[in-house]
Amino acid sequence: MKLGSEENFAAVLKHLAETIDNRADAGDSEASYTAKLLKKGPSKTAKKMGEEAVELAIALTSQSDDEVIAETADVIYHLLVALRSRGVSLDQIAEELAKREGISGLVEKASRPKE
Ligand SMILES: N=c1c2ncn([C@@H]3O[C@H](COP(=O)(O)OP(=O)(O)OP(=O)(O)O)[C@@H](O)[C@H]3O)c2ncn1[C@@H]1O[C@H](COP(=O)(O)O)[C@@H](O)[C@H]1O
Repeated sequence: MKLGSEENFAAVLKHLAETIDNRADAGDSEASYTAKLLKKGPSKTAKKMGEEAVELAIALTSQSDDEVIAETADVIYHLLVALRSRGVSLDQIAEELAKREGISGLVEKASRPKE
């Protein structure tokens, strides 16, 4: 069966998260960039995440589609590494997204307590 684009994206994401978990468990920072980064801890992985997000924002405003695609892939990889570093799983993110499904951002914003 040929995977649809959504299933394909989910499968690639899941595989990447598993690779990151395996690299974390193996802990071989000589052979793996992921292991090397994770060894530096959550502050370093968060910093990398922030840098990559800024690079993506720049690409989105002023660079080619190819740059946007490459920077988005960097952000996704570094996001998964940063989440692993914090011990937050993709299942937890999926649960939060599922809770929000069907709730308009405008309705949610209006329901917040007034300051
Ligand atoms: N998707 C990625 C991926 N995207 C980006 N990067 C790396 O992220 C780094 C970010 O670029 P920078 O220029 O900011 O790197 P840098 O300045 O050297 O980084 P620091 O010294 O600040 O850490 C580069 O080294 C990229 O190669 C990735 N490294 C790994 N993966 C995936 O993770 C898998 C495991 O990789 P290893 O852990 O290296 O085996 C790979 O097979 C890929 O599937």
